[in-house]
Amino acid sequence: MLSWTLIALITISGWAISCLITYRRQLADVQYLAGPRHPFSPFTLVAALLPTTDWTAGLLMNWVGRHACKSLGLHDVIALVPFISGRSVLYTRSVEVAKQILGHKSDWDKVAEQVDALALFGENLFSSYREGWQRHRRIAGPGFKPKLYEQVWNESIRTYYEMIRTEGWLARESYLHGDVTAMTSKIALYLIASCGFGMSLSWDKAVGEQIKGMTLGECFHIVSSSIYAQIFLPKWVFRLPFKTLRKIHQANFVLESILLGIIERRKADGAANRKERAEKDVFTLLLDANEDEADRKNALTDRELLSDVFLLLVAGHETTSHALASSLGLLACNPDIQEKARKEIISVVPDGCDPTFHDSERFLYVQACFLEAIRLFPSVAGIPQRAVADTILHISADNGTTTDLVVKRDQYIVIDLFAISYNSSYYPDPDQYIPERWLDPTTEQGVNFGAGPRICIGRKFALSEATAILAMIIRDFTIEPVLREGETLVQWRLRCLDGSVANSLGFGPTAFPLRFKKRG
Ligand code: HEM
Repeated sequence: MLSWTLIALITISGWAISCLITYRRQLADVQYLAGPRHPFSPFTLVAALLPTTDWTAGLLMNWVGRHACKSLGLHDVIALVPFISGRSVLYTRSVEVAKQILGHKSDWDKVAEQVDALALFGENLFSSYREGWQRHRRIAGPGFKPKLYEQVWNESIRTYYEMIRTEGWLARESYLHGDVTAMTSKIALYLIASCGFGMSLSWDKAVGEQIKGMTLGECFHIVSSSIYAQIFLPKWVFRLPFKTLRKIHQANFVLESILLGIIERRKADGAANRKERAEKDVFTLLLDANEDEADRKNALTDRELLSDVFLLLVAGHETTSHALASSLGLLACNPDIQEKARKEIISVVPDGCDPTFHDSERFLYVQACFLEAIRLFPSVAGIPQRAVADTILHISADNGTTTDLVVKRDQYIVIDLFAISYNSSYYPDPDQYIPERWLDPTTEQGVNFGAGPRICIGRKFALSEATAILAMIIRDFTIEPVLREGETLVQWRLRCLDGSVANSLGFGPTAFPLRFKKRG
């Protein structure tokens, strides 16, 4: 009779041999490209739960390795091949490769994990594969027009005044904000709720009603920080009697109730009323386009509308709030750049009046400050894609030669927005905050807002909001970091920005304080 030890030994050997065979096959599939060899694929729960080390991806692998990319391989595509569990993943630091993938006639589509992450309420504009995506974009597209960006600009200025008045910024010489990320999160939520969904807001009130004691802002916070758990764990887990799990379940429920409330109120408004309104928010235009859809079969169902409302709120909030916080942090530790931006603002509106939307095109330097902050801290860390057919990528080696990489169907690749942003071939002195580079028309524009047909629909929304908010703050206040005894500005940046980041639905520095000193 076989002993238990022998059975265990045979089982372990069988498993080890199967891991080895899979590992060798995956290495061959990626043509032995250089790159990390980890026990687990980054697209597994265990990899998301473990910290980032030389052996485990964690959630910050690409951030930690943003400078290492070049030294890892001769090519602008590297391969992470797991030797215990999960699929191999390619990573690229090349804009050219990114464009081949995101381009119009590409053999690539979204990956299931990313689609599931934002499909809490079903398919939507972001969380849809190529086939289902077009109708969402056709119906949401008309909402994003120059009229909207003007509304975003005006609302941003109104929100700014509400904020400084309610919080008493002007009542003292300098106002200390304990957590700038909380402030920008509130600004972004107010802007998307107001311009996206026509909710009239005041700074001292929560966005939308409270249900079961939770506000929309709190629901977003819980949903965003639990997103990886929600991707990888089955739904029933969140019904188990554990406080944290129940809270996530409740946040989803409350979020759904709030969003349904928005839709029902707007539908009750009636199409005629909606069409007469002078100021149209994104959602009004989306409902109009849905009702005008020639082929009713293609119109969005109520469930799909709910999912698109959720998506627009999340996408409009998570990205811009992080980018605004990074911009303010970087401006605080670069007083010369702040001064240059202030001079531009004064030259555009010398009489101290509030800048109008028509002035916005002249705030090139302020806008560059924002774009450079997104380069250093991309709000979206990467764009994962899956090959839907066997295909070829033209990749380059460091010595300038190009070669064809044969990619098999189902292979994952991540367009690594950190590696691209810190790629010194595109951006010399990549660690430095140099807004001037965005004034040079030859600067690589990058893909921080995506590219191709699925490029970010909210890019101009974000730019309008950020330019208005930054212009107002820089005009009225000097932004200063709260330094520790003997700390330099460079050390402050390393401690509060580069050294303290989080990656959930959006990426960026975590809570940090800033001082806003009233200008004379
Ligand atoms: C700093 C601000 C922003 C950044 C960096 C950003 C970045 C991106 C990126 C990289 C994508 C492509 C993702 C992919 O292909 O997987 C994307 C798509 C998208 N973004 Fe943004 N975004 C920003 C602001 C906004 C805002 C303000 C909104 C809404 C008001 C928005 C709505 C969307 C939507 C709906 C999509 C999906 C588009 C589609 O698939 O057709 N984004 N964004």
